[in-house]
Amino acid sequence: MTSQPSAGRRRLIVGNWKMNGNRQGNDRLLQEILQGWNPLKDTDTVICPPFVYLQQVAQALKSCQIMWGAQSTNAEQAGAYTGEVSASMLADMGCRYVIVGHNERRRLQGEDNAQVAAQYTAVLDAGLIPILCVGESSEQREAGQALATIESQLHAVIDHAGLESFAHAVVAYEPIWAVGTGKTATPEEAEQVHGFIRETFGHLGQQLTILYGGSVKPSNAAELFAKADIDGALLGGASLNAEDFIAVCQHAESADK
Ligand SMILES: O=C(CO)COP(=O)(O)O
Repeated sequence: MTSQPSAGRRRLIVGNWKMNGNRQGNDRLLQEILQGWNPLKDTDTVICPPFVYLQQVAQALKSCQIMWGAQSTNAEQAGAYTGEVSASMLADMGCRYVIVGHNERRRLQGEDNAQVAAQYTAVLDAGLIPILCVGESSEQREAGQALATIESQLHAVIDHAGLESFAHAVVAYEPIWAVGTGKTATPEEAEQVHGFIRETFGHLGQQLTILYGGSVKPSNAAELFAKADIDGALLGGASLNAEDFIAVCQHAESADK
């Protein structure tokens, strides 16, 4: 049964391929997704491959409703930044979404709140939609610091870009302890944080799309998406398998809110 999305919000599923894939494998995965695809009415879908495969993915998805995005960007527009890609370059390629502040970049590339805020602004300035990732570590959760951590990650961006900028942005809650571990936050744990994030945005909160990420798969998607404040998912592993990706997208579409 399809119900109306909460507060008129569309649902959104974003597949983050991370540093996976090769030309032949991508072709196969994209073909399988397109062959098994059923058009969705209330759910938007995005695939974020590594930079080098953006063109390949863009070409494959040209005449279908799945959009594509990037996994990161540099905050600068152009210049002597070897190995980096700017948001204006992504816009030039026809990109729509850019993930910023993913916990793997915060932890492994040392990106701090200030850099994430600058990237977020660069994405908006390029006319693209940032997907801002926030989330706590297991140590922070155990110390009762989960919400405080998320609040400071959000405020770093709100203070830099302004609350109203979130009318054109997506927030993704990814508890670090649930990413790639097979351990999912319970729907209740996730919903509590999503509700907190929504409240942080005051009058904008009800319009904001908030995704959950961390070991989402077909077997747990329906119960997560049934929660009023969970508008969809940021998928890692499940986006690398056509059957799983399609199934999670279908769960979002038919979520009973
Ligand atoms: O990090 C994630 C998506 O950005 C989640 O990854 P997994 O779904 O593999 O846990």
